[in-house]
Amino acid sequence: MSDWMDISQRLDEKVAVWPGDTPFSYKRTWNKEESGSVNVGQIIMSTHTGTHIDAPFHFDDDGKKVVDLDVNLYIGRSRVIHLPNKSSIGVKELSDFELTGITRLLIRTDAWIDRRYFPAVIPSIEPELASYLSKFGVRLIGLDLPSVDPIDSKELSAHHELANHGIHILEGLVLDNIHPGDYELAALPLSLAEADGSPVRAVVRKI
Ligand SMILES: Nc1ccccc1C(=O)C[C@H](N)C(=O)O
Ligand SMILES: [Zn+2]
Ligand SMILES: [Zn+2]
Repeated sequence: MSDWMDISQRLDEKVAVWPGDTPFSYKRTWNKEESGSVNVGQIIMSTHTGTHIDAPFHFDDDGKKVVDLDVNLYIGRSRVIHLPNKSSIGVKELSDFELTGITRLLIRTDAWIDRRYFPAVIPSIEPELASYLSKFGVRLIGLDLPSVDPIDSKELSAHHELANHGIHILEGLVLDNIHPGDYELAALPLSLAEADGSPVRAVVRKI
């Protein structure tokens, strides 16, 4: 059986965060000398840092929080498709792909070229894609981008339309070395009771 491959961004102080959002920090609050036994750390970060999932509460005050999300969404069979050089991704861009029976769809755009910097412009998901994908049974969409909507969007139409069609969102994947095809995916959020999003360690294994 093939090995699991890490498709997550590394979390350190260099990780690119949403403009104006909390920078990532890890700091040791106790060292072994101070505690007498152990090193203990503290992390401070935005819930939308690096590779992460959005809970509906991120864009809907009445939406589900992270702890309420079904873990089954984030583990299981997924399909990776490659869509480079697109300014937006809609029904037209996906029309050549067979999606029947696909629950989890990961889209490799290659559009976030230098992950050290937050991108100014990204290809966005067209809101109309949500109903198209839901007809095939898609429940999770993942992208190698920090958002499914344009960076300057305030309406977040794609976020809302995906949620309205029962499709959950995984953002900030690293798919540079992942060829199109079918994989097992694991990208579990933490059991954060109040949160609007959660970092995940995302991994895939070729089926
Ligand atoms: N962190 C932010 C701070 C301010 C405004 C938006 C964001 C976002 O994270 C939006 C993005 N669509 C996201 O879900 O990751
Ligand atoms: Zn997010
Ligand atoms: Zn988002």
